[in-house]
Amino acid sequence: MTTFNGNVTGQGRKIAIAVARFNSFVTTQLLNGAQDALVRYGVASDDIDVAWVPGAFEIATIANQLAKSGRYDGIITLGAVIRGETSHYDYVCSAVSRGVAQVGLETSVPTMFGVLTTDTVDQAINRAGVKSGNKGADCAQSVLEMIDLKRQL
Ligand SMILES: Nc1c(NC[C@H](O)[C@H](O)[C@H](O)CO)[nH]c(=O)[nH]c1=O
Ligand SMILES: CC(=O)[C@@H](O)COP(=O)(O)O
Repeated sequence: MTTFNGNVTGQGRKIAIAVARFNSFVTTQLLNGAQDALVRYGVASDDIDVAWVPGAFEIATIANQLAKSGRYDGIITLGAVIRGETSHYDYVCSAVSRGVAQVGLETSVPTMFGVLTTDTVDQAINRAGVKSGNKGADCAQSVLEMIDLKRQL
């Protein structure tokens, strides 16, 4: 029996990050977490590209273009969708989650879903570097693991 585990190594990897500007007080912290983790794992800062989009709904479109460019070993998507008074939250969450998943499946480029979907502002803040970790840093580790795992298979 052969068991495969991806190594979290960043040497020589090229990563693109698609991040939403909406709720930038949260998404900026997610981006900082992702960039800091990638560099700590050995990714050269010059090999990290960042694309800012208006909101989470636009993330998948740009992630798709980044993945299909052939320039990147992996993609990280970052956003913060915080529930409001209407059902708009549900449509945005559904669209971005399905869209990001489709990018990874269609392109075979590891594409991480780092979009927070929360009921409150506090929940989002806590997941962007406060009491509940940093989803951006989590995605940095996961994308490097997935890149290496794919190279083993
Ligand atoms: N309410 C949130 C949004 N809404 C904006 C949409 O993402 C989109 O930009 C707009 O509908 C135009 O297409 N976006 C977030 O990222 N977070 C939210 O909480
Ligand atoms: C996630 C959203 O789109 C939401 O923040 C919009 O707020 P509202 O539903 O009150 O218009």
